[in-house]
This record gives sequence, C-alpha cells and structure tokens, in this order.
Amino acid sequence: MVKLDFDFIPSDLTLDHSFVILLGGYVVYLLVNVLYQLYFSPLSKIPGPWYTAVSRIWLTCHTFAGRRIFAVHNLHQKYGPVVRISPTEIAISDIEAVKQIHSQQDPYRKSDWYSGLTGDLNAVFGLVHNDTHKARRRAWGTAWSHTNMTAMEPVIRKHVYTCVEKIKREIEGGRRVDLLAWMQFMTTDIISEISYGRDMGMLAKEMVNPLVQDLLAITVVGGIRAEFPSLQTVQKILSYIPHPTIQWFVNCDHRLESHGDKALSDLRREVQDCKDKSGNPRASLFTKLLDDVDNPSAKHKMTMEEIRHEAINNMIVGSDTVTVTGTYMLWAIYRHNEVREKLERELKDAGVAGGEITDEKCQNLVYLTAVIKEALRLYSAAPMGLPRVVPDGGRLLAGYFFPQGVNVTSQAYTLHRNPKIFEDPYAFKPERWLSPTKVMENYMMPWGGQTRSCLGQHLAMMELRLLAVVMLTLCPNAGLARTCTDESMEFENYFIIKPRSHRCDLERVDK
Ligand code: HEM
Repeated sequence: MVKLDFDFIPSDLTLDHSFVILLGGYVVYLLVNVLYQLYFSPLSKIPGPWYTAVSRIWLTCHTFAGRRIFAVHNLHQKYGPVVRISPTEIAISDIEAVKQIHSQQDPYRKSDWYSGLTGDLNAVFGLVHNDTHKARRRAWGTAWSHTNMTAMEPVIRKHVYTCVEKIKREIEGGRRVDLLAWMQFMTTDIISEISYGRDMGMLAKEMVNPLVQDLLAITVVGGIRAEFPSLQTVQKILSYIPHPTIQWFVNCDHRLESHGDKALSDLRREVQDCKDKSGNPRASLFTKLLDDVDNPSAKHKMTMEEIRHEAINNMIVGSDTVTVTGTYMLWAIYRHNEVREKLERELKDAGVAGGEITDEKCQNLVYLTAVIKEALRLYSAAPMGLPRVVPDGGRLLAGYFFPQGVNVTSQAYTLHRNPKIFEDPYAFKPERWLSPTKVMENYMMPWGGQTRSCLGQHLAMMELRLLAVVMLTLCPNAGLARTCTDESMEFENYFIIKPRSHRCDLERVDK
C-alpha cells in the first residue's frame, strides 16, 4: 500500500496561510489560462478582443442585459466576419461558412446550449443529436406543409378576424390598445387550436391566462439555464424551498407539461370519438400522429411521450415568435406612410377587401409579400446566433481551422444588415424585394439554417399575411399612439427579440 507522506506541509500552517496558498494557486491557474487562451489555444488566431478570448463574462453580461445581438454585431463590425466572442465560441457572418455550418450534407449538430434552454423538454426544436432530430422531423411528416396549413386556414382566419374586430372596437371607442398583447392572445389561440383542436379562450376572455405567464416564465428560466448549465442542479435544489415566487418559477415546466397532458388526452378522445359531419376527425396537427401511435404499419411515428413533448413545444415556439414579428411588421407599416398607402392601394386594386379576406386572396400580392419579407429581414423573431458544434475531425471555415467540438454561431441580425448586400440596411424598404438579387436571397436567414429551419414557417407566413390585410382593411383608422416611440420599440433580446417597453400602443388616428 502506498504511504502518503505529508511531511512537506509545515505543522504551524494556519487557516490564513491555507487561504493565501489556495488564492495564489487560483491566480496562477487564471494566469496560465489567460496565456493559453491568448497564445496557445487553437482558437488564439481568431480575431477578437482579448477579454472575450480569456473569459465568458463579457458575453454573459450582454446576454443578461438583453443586448447580445448588438454586442456581437459591434464586434463583427470591428473585427470582421469571424470573431471570437468567448473562449469557446466563435461568431461567423461569412455567408459561405454559414451555409456550410447549416448544410444538409454535413450538418453541424446543435450545441448543448439548447439542452439548457429547453430543459427536460425532448421536442424537435431542442434535440441536439442529428439522428434523433432527423427521425423526429420524419415522424412529423407533412403536418406542417403548405397544403396542410391551407386546410387549417379557416381556423387561423377566424382568430385573426376576432382579434382585429376587438382591436377595432377599442380604437373606435377612443381607447389605446397594446398591439403586442393582442398578438399574444391571437397567436396563442391559433397554435392551441391547430395543435389541440381547441383554443385557449384568450381572445374571448381578453386577458392573459396562467398558461401564457408560464410560457413567458419558461423563456426566462430557459435563457438562464442555457447560459449557466450548472443552474439545472440549482433549480432542483430551489424546488425544495417553499417560497411562492421561487416555486412559481421553478415549476413552470411542470405546469406546462400538465396543461399539455390534459389538452392531449382531450384531443385523443376526440380523435377517437368525435368526428365532424362527414365522419372525419377534427383537423389538428396531431390527428395523424395520435392515430399512428397504435398503428403497426405506420413507418415513421412518435410515441405518446414524444407527442406530449411536441405539443408543449408548439405552444412555446409557435406563439411568441409570430407575436413579435407580427407586431413589428404592423409597427413598420404604420410608421411609414408611403408603405401603408402603397399597400392599401394594392389591396384596393386587387379587390381583396370585397367580401371575406382569405389567405388565397393575399398570397400573390406582390407588394404585401415584399413588406413581409422586409419585416422578416429586420424583425425576424429569433435573429441571434444559433450555436452549432464543429463535427469530428474539425473543419475549415472562412480560412480558419476549427477543431472538433468548438461552438460556432451565426446571427441573422448581422447577415440581414450587411451594407454590401442590403443598401441602407437599417431602413425599412419593402421595394428592395420587388426585384431582389440572388445574393440578397442567399443572405436571408429569418427561419434559421437549412437542416433545422423553422417547421412553422408556412403557418407564420399565413398569420402575417392575414394580419396585415385584415388589419388595414377592417381597422383603417388605427395608427401608432404617441407613447409608441422608436425608443420604446428598441429590441430587447433574450433568444427572441421584444420591444424594450414590452408593449406597442395603437390608437385612433384620423387620416
Ligand atoms: C415569424 C415567426 C417565426 C420565426 C421568425 C421563426 C424562426 C425560427 C428560427 C430562426 C428557427 C431556428 C432555430 C434554431 O436553429 O435554433 C426556428 C425553428 C423552429 N420553429 Fe420557428 N419561427 C417562427 C414561427 C414558428 C411557428 C408559428 C412555429 C409553430 C409551432 C414554429 C416552430 C418551429 C420549430 C418546431 C422549430 C425547430 C425546427 C427544427 O429544429 O427542426 N416557428 N424558427
């Protein structure tokens, strides 16, 4: 047996001495780490300031302040298309490299940052392994296709109309309305009805229900967990503290799960029992998936547990996103009189306003399409970097070699504001999309990268089209309230963006 000899430790060593020795050791460790990161790490040649190379503090502070997209954008402007934003993370805005990272042929997997963001939720958005993700997308099949969304259009249209009619009632009554809140009611009712076959009654009750508060809480909790993965353990410890506010935050995941469970079991019963007059089950994204659970001949399918996770995930990613982009789109239209007038003229010339407005009538409107595209360029809901991991063997990207395991991330915010591609990049100019170049199209990434691109984009586009047209047609006197300023609409960025004031006020403005 080896005998441990501690004779080298002086017997008169006091607690004070031990502390000094420990502190000294830690300082030496920090110094060695700083020297390693600056001069010897394989990433030391990547441009960037010294403080991002040696510590994550800079990135974490900007992330918590809700200013990450701006901070990273500023570094790109100073250091170019490849910049080190933390000791282990590189931001890239070189378009060839971005396409390589998200290509179908050699997909870089999502980083573990997503596991923190989504916690125990095991749904398509947060799956980090490529094979698991591929199988899940296959199982979704054509549920999110344009054709399937067209079949759901009457449900979507019904909610858009209800929302706009209620906004009109308030505005005509001389009251100020918060567009952001109404968008939240509308998008939550839509995603709920097309997922579970039943809306949340938010537009009917005209108030935020506890589920929406949980959805908002989960984005905060998820954001903190993504930045500090070790906090997952802290969250477990906190769950034993019987303080009501702590309990409310800590348990938001569980409340969402139990809501999803109840809604799904209701839906399953309906799929089995309730049919419409022609004997077909009520249309929902999950009808086929639920039908396939016990069908041995269905090749690509999900387990009941996987369906449960997807159902909850839909509520999280399918409401806030359209809320934000829809709000900014209308804000931009109201802010630019010439855009509003051109759009109104197009609707009049196309005769869209006569009779009920359907998505079919809106789909081919050229100027409307350009307005939405410009809104997606400047106000896509998730414009921050989407972290990916360099695959085994490492890869050459934008002239630099990246070892395997390094996190690379590219933000649409910067790609969409490249002045070499988009003239006057900060200005809202839908005209640029009337005859776009191939390069402009190539730089657009509002729905994320190829392999993990947004499943809900057909739904989102339909909501945005209907929203713009129904709002301009039914509520012609709406405009921005004086309280809605450029400052109040500045972005706050926690994975998705939001107006800093958390509202966007409209009121009656007679033209
Ligand atoms: C204007 C509205 C929307 C925008 C701008 C948007 C944007 C995005 C972006 C950028 C991603 C990629 C995220 C990443 O790589 O980490 C994404 C993924 C996703 N989005 Fe959306 N989204 C919108 C609406 C929706 C809606 C309405 C749904 C419906 C539930 C949805 C469902 C999803 C899903 C499931 C994914 C994950 C896809 C995968 O990983 O395979 N999104 N979205």
